[in-house]
Amino acid sequence: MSLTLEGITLTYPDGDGRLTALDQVDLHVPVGTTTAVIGPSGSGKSSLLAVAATLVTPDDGTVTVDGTPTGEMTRGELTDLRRRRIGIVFQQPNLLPALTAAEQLQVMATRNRRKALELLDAVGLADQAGRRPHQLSGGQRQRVNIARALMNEPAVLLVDEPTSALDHERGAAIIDLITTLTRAQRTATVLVTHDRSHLTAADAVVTIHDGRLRPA
Ligand SMILES: Nc1ncnc2c1ncn2[C@@H]1O[C@H](COP(=O)(O)OP(=O)(O)OP(=O)(O)O)[C@@H](O)[C@H]1O
Repeated sequence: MSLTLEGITLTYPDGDGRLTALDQVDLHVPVGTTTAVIGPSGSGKSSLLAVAATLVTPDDGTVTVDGTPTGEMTRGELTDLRRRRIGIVFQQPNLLPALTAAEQLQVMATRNRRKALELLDAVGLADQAGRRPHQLSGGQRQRVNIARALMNEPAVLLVDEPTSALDHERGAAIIDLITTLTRAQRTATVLVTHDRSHLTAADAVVTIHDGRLRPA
């Protein structure tokens, strides 16, 4: 259950020309490991996650999820792959205000309460399952967000700046949680972060500048 990007180039229209957001990017994330990606604003981090999530088709290169190359897949097959094999954690938790923590997880394709409670336990919220978002702290909401992304037992977990709304201590706890769950759930995790102090928790660190990836 690994993630491999090979020779990924992505350009966007830019006036009369094209802007190269990703330039021949190669990245291999083995099962059960977390790769942190660090880079300045505009360097291509969000583009990298969007391509890895198969939400954006690159101009060139191959994304392989769980051993399956995605380049030849139809839109329907890609939607199915995303739903079943890819978990995404955005910066802001985007929880539905009316639902309890357990119900946020059960909204996922698997309407499985036992699994939801297991995952809430894994993120340290076993006793908060009946609470709605406004009854949770910012850190607790992000934990629900992470648990929700794991509901379908994804092969790949893509995490975009998960600590941007949290103080340092809560941010560090969230990063530890992500790397622990990555090992336990055997996902291949890509973690985009601005905070260099988080990098010690990752198994590998790469930097991105102007769309080019380098080992840190
Ligand atoms: N939809 C788009 N159309 C045109 N250009 C885009 C588009 N999305 C991103 N870009 C450009 O591609 C480059 C990479 O952007 P990207 O959002 O991937 O960087 P980032 O590292 O995630 O930045 P940030 O940390 O600010 O979110 C930037 O120059 C950006 O302006």
